[in-house]
Amino acid sequence: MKYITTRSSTSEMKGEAKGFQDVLLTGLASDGGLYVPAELPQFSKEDIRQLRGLPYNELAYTIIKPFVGGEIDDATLKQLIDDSYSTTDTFSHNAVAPLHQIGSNEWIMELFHGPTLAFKDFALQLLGRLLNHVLTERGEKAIVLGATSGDTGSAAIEGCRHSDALDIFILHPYQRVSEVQRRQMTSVLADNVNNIAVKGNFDDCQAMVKQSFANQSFLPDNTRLVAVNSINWARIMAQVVYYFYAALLLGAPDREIAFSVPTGNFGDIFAGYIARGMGLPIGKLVVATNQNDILHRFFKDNDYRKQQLEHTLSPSMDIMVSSNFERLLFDMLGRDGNRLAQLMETFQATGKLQAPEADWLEIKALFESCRTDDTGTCSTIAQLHRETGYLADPHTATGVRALQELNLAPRTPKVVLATAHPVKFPEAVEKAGLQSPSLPPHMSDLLQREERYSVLENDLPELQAFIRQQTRH
Ligand SMILES: Cc1ncc(COP(=O)(O)O)c(C=O)c1O
Ligand SMILES: N[C@@H](CCOP(=O)(O)O)C(=O)O
Repeated sequence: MKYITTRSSTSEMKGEAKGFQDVLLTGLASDGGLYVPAELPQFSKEDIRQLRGLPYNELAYTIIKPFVGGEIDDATLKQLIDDSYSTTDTFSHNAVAPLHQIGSNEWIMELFHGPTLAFKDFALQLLGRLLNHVLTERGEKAIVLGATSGDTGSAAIEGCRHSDALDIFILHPYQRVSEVQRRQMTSVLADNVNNIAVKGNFDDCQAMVKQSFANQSFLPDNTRLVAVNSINWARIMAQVVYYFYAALLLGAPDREIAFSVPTGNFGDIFAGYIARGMGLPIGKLVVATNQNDILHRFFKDNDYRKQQLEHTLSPSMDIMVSSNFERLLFDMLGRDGNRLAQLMETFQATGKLQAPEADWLEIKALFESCRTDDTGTCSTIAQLHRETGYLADPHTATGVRALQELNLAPRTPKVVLATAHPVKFPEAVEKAGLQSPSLPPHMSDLLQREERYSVLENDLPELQAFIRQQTRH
């Protein structure tokens, strides 16, 4: 398995191609692009049929193995995957990603039974273990750097906190994540964990992370910088698995399935797009956004234009510019890195981007989109609860709302990805007129735990000086 970057031209790709470990142990490619597989592993209908009935960990091993391309021996990879999706130590539900029926042909896939109660655990439990394994084998250490709008941060810390090979720095927007989200990060007092509240928004945090990958001269010599955001391909790879898991339960490969995905950085839904590219019969992918609707505007009107960030009741999706959208654009432009680089330069300079009409129409055939504001989010939480007794978190509610508003084929099973547990967002639940559930036993004292974090200005040199000072390596 070889990986290429979204910004290199076809002829350069061959020289630039990297293996799994190189891609795992980095963030952005040196040309500023993102890594993607040169070719996707393919699963025929018969291959997919053979996957029916597999427990989550075994399915994960089958799907993930080809992406690793033999760069980790099979037994070790299997063990790392088994540990990541263990139902005794890691996930609290025996099915790992259970389906819950909410309508005659509508389902919710609960992705919040991991240690930090959001879908991020699916990728970050594995990523932490992969990093620890590969670095330990090489006798290397690394600095992990990530930006979070609330959920990636705690999941990354949880995945990396026990690794001696890693020092982790997580940037979150100051006072813009929920109290539960903040405390899940800041109450981890391990020596290798550094939380930074940046006086800015998530996009400011993400921009500083990307600038740090693009120019690493601030780091001490021979220091490796690794991404835990979904710019790291291994994040996407791990998230592909649950699309297979849900689809198999609902009749794949003999039936098409549609997925409605609460979307911010476009990583989760991009994993669905990859699953489809591997042969999974996905009929539609629904991009569900909150008021930060740049992606909805793209799929509706080919109008991808930066607008002022709005703070919403679904704060994890308060994102202006979605990192993984570049990966989709790359495919949309026929995997022509030069064309993509030009388009991204235009976007950088003008804050807007328009895809060539024919390419846009083609990609639009697969995606639908829907924007939900805070009022719609709350009324959806309330309505779903009234009609089915199910309590959805505000992000999940945007996915449910999208299914209600769009006219998808009635006979196609539709799955909404429940990306977080409602206990993380009491404000939205209460505004919907409902009572927030209590914290699960392993977090019951969260609101009393000691916290540790630093508040920094939105200033790259200040951040980089802080990282240099705090790193243990
Ligand atoms: C709870 C929740 N839902 C949805 C999203 C959006 O997912 P993505 O950024 O992969 O589009 C996020 C953040 O990424 C999240 O934390
Ligand atoms: N919603 C995310 C934002 C970061 O997205 P990522 O998937 O690229 O890590 C968060 O909760 O931090």
